[in-house]
Amino acid sequence: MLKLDLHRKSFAGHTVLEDVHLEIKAGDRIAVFGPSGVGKTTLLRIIAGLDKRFVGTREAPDEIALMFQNPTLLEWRTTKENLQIFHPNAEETDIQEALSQVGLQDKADHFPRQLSVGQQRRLALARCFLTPTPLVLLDEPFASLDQNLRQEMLALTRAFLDKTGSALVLVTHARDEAEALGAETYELRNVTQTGAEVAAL
Ligand SMILES: Nc1ncnc2c1ncn2[C@@H]1O[C@H](COP(=O)(O)OP(=O)(O)OP(=O)(O)O)[C@@H](O)[C@H]1O
Repeated sequence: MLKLDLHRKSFAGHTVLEDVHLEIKAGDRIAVFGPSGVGKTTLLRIIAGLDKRFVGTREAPDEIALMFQNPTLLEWRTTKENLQIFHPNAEETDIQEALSQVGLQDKADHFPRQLSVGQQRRLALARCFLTPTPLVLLDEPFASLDQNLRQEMLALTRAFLDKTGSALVLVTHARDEAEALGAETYELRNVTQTGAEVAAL
């Protein structure tokens, strides 16, 4: 489903990633760890197809859902519109179900600024999963959340993944998140002064 053979990724002549090989089958879940600056977000952007400037090959599904640490909601759109814009073909019942699943059924007409931080995060999660995609990429979506909200978001993410059967690539610094989502762990580590590789732990 996803096959990445990345020989080299450089920024302005500086190599960030080298010899990263990933193969992910339908429904697989992996969590990518590694020190700050090692290239985790860069790798995720390449997997997503957002960055095509690398040496190597990539086979990936056309439909990929992405979620970053920042919820990136449209401030001038309501909760419901934030879902509709990204999922124009979604049925009304699917939208209502997604809102209910994240506890926002009464907030459909609120704007993001009228939502709590937790509600904004839950809306971003609902948006990520509303139309099932074969692959979901999450870049530290639970970082900087308090413990209760983090646990709540993890449980919701797991429920969405179980429901949609999407494969997952999660970038994180927290081992318990991989465990909570049933994800196999991979370490992205520096192998030379300039490169990094992915190795199964
Ligand atoms: N657009 C860019 N232009 C130049 N250098 C970049 C660019 N994006 C990332 N880098 C560099 O590539 C390296 C890897 O960055 P990346 O954000 O992928 O690391 P990361 O492992 O996700 O870090 P963190 O855990 O801190 O989020 C860093 O040295 C960064 O400065």
